[in-house]
Amino acid sequence: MAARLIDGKALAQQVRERLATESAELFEKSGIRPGLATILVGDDPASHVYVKNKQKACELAGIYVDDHKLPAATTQSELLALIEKKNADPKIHGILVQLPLPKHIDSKVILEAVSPLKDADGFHPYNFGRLVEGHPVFEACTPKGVIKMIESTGVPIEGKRAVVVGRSNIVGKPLALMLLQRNATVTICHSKTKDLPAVCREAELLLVAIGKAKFVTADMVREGAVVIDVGTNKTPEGKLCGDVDFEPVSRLAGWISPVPGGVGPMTIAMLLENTVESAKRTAGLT
Ligand SMILES: NC(=O)C1=CN([C@@H]2O[C@H](COP(=O)(O)OP(=O)(O)OC[C@H]3O[C@@H](n4cnc5c(N)ncnc54)[C@H](OP(=O)(O)O)[C@@H]3O)[C@@H](O)[C@H]2O)C=CC1
Ligand SMILES: Nc1nc(=O)c2c([nH]1)NC[C@@H]1CN(c3ccc(C(=O)N[C@@H](CCC(=O)O)C(=O)O)cc3)C=[N+]21
Ligand SMILES: [Mg+2]
Repeated sequence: MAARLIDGKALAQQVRERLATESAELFEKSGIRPGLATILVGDDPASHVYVKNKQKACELAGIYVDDHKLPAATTQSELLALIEKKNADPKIHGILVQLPLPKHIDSKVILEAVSPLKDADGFHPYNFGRLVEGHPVFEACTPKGVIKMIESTGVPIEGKRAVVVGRSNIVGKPLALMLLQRNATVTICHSKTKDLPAVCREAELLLVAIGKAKFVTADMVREGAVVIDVGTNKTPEGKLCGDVDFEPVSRLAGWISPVPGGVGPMTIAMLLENTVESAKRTAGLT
């Protein structure tokens, strides 16, 4: 039996349409238009493409975009000064500092400088801590999108054996916490995990975020599992491919998400959702 496809692109489109309605309603009720400040330092071509895609999605959803592109030589204190300005700007409800930052800038310092009330990426330690406590405010976009993708299948998360492969602060760790919050039994794997294939085979929900092309092969997947592939890797031919060996795995999984067209578009949709939610909180509507 072939797996059913979790179409992140279509789901993201639905989210964006709902957000367009919500931001129009918010404007009508309160005169507030949700605003996102995007800050990009340097000239990494992939980052420029990502930020452009995020801005385009914002505009379609009725979110005001305040674009800042800074030269690679920008100092940490110049960047901090810009963030302070955006923290104080009432037109701005979300601040995105695109990663990675140039090496001479300490991203931990930068992410902590963003007001936790405007942290649309959910990367500030305050918001991370709130998630750990089980009272999330802003949730990181990629794991939040993964949860919505699982929910879209109708497969309940509660009571399931979930295996998260990867433990980064922006994907694996927050995703594991979000699954725990929804009463899954969660295992987190990483590069030191022994017998990873055996652990993965236990998974009813298998969530993979490691950054290794086609790493998860069919022998690592339980029949009928929900498989979500966060990885974005470039093949030698320059094509985008995930961490999961899609073709063979899709022959035994119950559900599977593709790359491209899976988690990536949902990540962007969740950034917009966080921005609109933030604007609603400002307006006292939630
Ligand atoms: N579509 C989207 O919106 C997004 C996609 N991504 C993609 O997701 C992937 C992961 O990103 P990110 O979390 O930032 O990556 P990081 O490089 O920060 O973390 C990778 C994690 O994978 C683990 N890992 C690496 N190799 C193995 C292995 N052989 N076996 C088991 N675990 C392993 C590492 O373990 P250890 O901790 O032991 O080193 C680490 O925890 C990347 O491809 C990235 O491009 C990321 C963010 C957003
Ligand atoms: N502060 C910050 N927040 C982020 O959320 C953030 C970041 N920095 N730095 C980089 C990563 C990566 N990331 C992606 C978002 C969308 C796609 C996406 O939409 N990808 C399309 C394909 C795009 C293509 O063809 O290249 C897809 O998967 O279908 C991918 C990757 C967000 N990130
Ligand atoms: Mg990373």
